[in-house]
Amino acid sequence: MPYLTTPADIRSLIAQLTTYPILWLDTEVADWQTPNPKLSLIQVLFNSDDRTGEFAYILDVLDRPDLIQNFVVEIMCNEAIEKVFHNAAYDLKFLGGDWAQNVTCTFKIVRRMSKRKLGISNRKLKTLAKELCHFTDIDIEEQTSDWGRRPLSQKQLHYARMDTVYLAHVHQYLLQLNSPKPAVLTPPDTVNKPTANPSSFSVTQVRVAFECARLFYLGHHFGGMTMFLPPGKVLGIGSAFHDLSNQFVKTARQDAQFANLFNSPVDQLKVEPIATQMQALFYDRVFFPYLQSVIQTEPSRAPALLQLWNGLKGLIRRWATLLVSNRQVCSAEEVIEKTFLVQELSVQHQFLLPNGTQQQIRGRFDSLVYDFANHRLCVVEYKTYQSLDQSAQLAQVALYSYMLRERIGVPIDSAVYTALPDWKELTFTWNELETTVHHLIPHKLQQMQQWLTWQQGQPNPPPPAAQAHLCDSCPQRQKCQTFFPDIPTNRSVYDSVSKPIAAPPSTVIQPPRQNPIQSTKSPSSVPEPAPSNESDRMGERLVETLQSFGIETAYQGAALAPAFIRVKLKPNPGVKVNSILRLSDDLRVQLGLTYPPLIAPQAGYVSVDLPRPDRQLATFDRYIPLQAQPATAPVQIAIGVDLEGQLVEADLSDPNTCHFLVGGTTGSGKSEFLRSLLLSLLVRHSPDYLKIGLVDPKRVTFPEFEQIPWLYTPVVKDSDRAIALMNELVAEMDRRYQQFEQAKCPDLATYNQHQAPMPRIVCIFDEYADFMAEKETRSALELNIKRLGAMARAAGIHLIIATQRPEAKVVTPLIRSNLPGRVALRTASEADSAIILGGRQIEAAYLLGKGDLLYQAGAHLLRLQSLFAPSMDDTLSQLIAPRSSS
Ligand SMILES: Nc1ncnc2c1ncn2[C@@H]1O[C@H](COP(=O)(O)OP(=O)(O)OP(=O)(O)O)[C@@H](O)[C@H]1O
Repeated sequence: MPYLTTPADIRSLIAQLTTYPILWLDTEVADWQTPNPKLSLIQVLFNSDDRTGEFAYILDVLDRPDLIQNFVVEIMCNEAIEKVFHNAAYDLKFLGGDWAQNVTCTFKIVRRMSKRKLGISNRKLKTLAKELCHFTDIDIEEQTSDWGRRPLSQKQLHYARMDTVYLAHVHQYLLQLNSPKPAVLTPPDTVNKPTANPSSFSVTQVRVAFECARLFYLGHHFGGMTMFLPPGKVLGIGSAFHDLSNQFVKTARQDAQFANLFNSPVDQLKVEPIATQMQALFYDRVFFPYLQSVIQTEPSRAPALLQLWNGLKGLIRRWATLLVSNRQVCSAEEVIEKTFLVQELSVQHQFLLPNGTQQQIRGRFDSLVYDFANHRLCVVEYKTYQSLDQSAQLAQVALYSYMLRERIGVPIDSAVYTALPDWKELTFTWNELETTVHHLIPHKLQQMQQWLTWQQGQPNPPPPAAQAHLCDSCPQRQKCQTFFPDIPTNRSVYDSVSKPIAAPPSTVIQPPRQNPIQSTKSPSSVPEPAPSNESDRMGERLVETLQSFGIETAYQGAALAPAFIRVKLKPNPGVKVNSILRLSDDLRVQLGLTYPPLIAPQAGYVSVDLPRPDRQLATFDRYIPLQAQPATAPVQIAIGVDLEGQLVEADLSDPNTCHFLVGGTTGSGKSEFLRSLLLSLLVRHSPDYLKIGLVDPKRVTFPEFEQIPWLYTPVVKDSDRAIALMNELVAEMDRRYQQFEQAKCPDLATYNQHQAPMPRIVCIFDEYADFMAEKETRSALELNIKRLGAMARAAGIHLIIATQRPEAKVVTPLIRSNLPGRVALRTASEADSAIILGGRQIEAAYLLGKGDLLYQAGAHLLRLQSLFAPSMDDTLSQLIAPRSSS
């Protein structure tokens, strides 16, 4: 419901409205009880199917005679446009009087008809809407509102727009009653005679239909709220996020101070300071005055608005990033204009349905921006809350992109920006969206048409929400339960809903249990509970989604890992595994996943890993007890917990896992992984038999370990000391080999059985890339890593090299070939994943972060959840205390 307040926006809308053949109109008047009433608002609707006011525009023309004049000239005097009012004589007093052409008055139409025959109690618009068109929840409170005061409340705006909605429906009803062929036309008495093939659906209706067919049905026939209310919803925000986001763009365009922020040379522009300054400017210019006015009129809304401010700051930071990037190719004066192309653009498209009929969709999206670096347009939707059903949200933005693309012929990405509970952006590229629209939307539109023809008492009603939890937040729950009482409440919600999904990149993830060559299971491992009904529901939904892409599979059960659910699917005979693998991006879009799910062929089935809504921690204490082991015990490091709830460890004496390369982007859980790995060594091996070297250039990964008695040398933080440490390790290796030779032992394990044990040395080298920038450091480190990698295992010296940026120039082939064990946490790109895991294994780019990892054990790739040690300090003090007191 756009509420237009600036002259430019109002004039631009008036120009757009001249292309419509019919408009439903209403006005609100200020000081109407005085001798000098003045026009306050003009409300306009151009889509008669709208039951919620989504397509209604409100033009604020208070004290703007120039704009009223413009409206009169362009619209009221335009004979080509039919203007429908309920009480035209009154509205025309303010809108052109006798100059107005082609005006229809519904009050006059009703006056010609008998009240008894119509079954109405009076001829007021709201009565007609209620008694003829079955609208409920009609607000009459605001009828006597003060329309001269500003700002207007959300309630007032809702009231104003709904009058045009009632008007359009009443008008359509009367037209059909008076039609010469009433039997063919369907009156909007939709409870008993539902409308089939409505002339147009809105994009929002399509989204609602994806979320819940019943809510779509109820909303279409009876009106009322169709937005699921997120739990913990902050009250008092209304459309403020949307309005303020639009206002930001307008202000940035008009106020030269915003453009001035981009005056510095391009290479000196920094996102953070620009974001901060834009936030401050917007706060002063718009947000603070708005807040002040709210505090004066509705103080109870202020806390909610302050919470919203955090979301707005996130949005402004996002815009700062885009503007700084675009500034590479635009001047400071142009960059804002060329980035924010359009606000509030209406689009429509005629879709061809599988049954050969057509269906029109109309909608209006919030903003269109241009990203010069990627040469891409992007449709942006502002939403106050994160959607409870992201796949439906995606269907909505995909539709906008698709319809606009049909109009202008270039690929268009989409983004949804939400303010609460925290700022969040979801972006989708055109490639990800295109298939969604092609495959799913026509099918869904056909279903929507069929659902609307259903009548009470008939079999096959519209199905309930695909995600059962949505019912808890449904705004029409009660009405739904009384209207669809025939459906047992415990029936599978997937019985007849075809919800779309998408699929993963090609991958070779092997069954997790098959290769214990290097991996051993801890006897203390804790099995996860059996898959729940929720897993089965997710599995069934996946099957249905694949079905909507024409891919038939059978659900064969699911396994629960701490972070994800592995759904097992058996492709039907004739269905190629590749056809499922190829749907990775579509599954991401349809299931609303942050990343495409990992899909892999397994022995006898295809596995699809979906993130668990109730993700679990794999806490360190639960899997590894404090238990000292003898000097000769194998030295194992904890890698993570597998699908069967068992701890997978790697034996450092094994040639395949004696040295490790670990990669993971920020937030992947790399630091926690290294810390729990280290702790798994300390809890089992005394400092007499184990020494630890730590390299921590960022000084944030190992602060708790600075004083531990296991340290081979103090924690290393700079490149000179790192080179020195590696030199020392090489020298130690050489020394050990000499000792082995004298003792005639081939390796440390044999040596320790016969001689006073030598400790194993494990060197954990974090942020290795930080040292690779300088050529000399790089050569020195590389050379030593090569020597240690090739020979140190037998000498009981092991390297664990970790990096956030596993780029080819950092992790050179020389290093890779000497570090056989690989762990990839979530990587920043597919290329980074391939560098860590080797070959074409790009899957780590789609992991969930926070310790979700891929462990390459020989030829097998295991997906594990790394251990999390929240009470690291306690564990360390327990380990150290007995030693220091003894
Ligand atoms: N195994 C895990 N289980 C649960 N949460 C985890 C796990 N590992 C990490 N996390 C959480 O993920 C977040 C990022 O973890 P961590 O700091 O280890 O990431 P990182 O890859 O080192 O990134 P950065 O370099 O930004 O610190 C933290 O909030 C951490 O608590």
